[in-house]
Amino acid sequence: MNAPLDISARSLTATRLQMAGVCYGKGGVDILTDVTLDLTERRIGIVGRNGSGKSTLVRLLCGLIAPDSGEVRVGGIDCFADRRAALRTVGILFQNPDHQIIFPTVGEEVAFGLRQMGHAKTEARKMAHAALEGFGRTDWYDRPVQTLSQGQRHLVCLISVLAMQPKVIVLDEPFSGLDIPTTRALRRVLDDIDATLVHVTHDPGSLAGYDHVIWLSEGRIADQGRAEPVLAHFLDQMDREGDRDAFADLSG
Ligand SMILES: Nc1ncnc2c1ncn2[C@@H]1O[C@H](COP(=O)(O)OP(=O)(O)OP(=O)(O)O)[C@@H](O)[C@H]1O
Repeated sequence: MNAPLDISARSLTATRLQMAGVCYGKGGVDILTDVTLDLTERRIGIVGRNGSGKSTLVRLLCGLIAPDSGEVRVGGIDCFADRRAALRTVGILFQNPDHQIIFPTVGEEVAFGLRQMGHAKTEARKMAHAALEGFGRTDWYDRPVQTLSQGQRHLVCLISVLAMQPKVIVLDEPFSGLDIPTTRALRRVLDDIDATLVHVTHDPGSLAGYDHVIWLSEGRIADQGRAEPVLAHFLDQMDREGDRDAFADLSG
């Protein structure tokens, strides 16, 4: 049996996130326009109104979609073009675990990404066991996923991502629908991870202490930089927009 996954053992190296002149649209509608960033910070937040392009931006980073123009690199890798390298480089945790989980049992789910990375079946199973052991949940290995609660399924997704030890973990509103203790437990795990975190959220408070925040507005970067001033600027603008007709000016 492998040793339990030690998520804190790797060296604290930042991974460079780059986007240069990125544009992306669908059905003739511009979703992201001329997005450029070059970051080596380790805790990065993304805020913006509904439909501003946050999920699209992180899907581009993960290589799940390709830009119409411009370039995207994570740790120097084009994650869309090189899927095998992408699995080692970046993992994503979606808001809804049911959009992520595809296997009937927890063990199969956790082993799947490891198989995709090229690990042999037996090795992937051992590694999946070790990953579950790291969270004291070896009893979940054969458990049908459908018997777990939403928060527990979230944890399965997180364990699956961590098992692959990516350099960058993208969190797309990972705490919505979770109770306070589950949120705190997941936060504690994420706070201790030696990986770059990119965290999309509607809760600016959850980005306290982050190194860098990007504010997206209508598919463009409205502001970015240190968390405190960018969040203050964003909240000030949200207060003003909240006093207007908030539905009418939603993107999309
Ligand atoms: N596959 C698609 N086809 C057409 N339009 C799309 C598609 N995906 C996203 N969009 C549009 O792109 C815009 C940005 O969507 P995106 O999901 O990136 O926004 P978001 O900032 O993550 O929003 P939210 O905070 O509501 O989750 C929206 O106007 C949306 O309607």
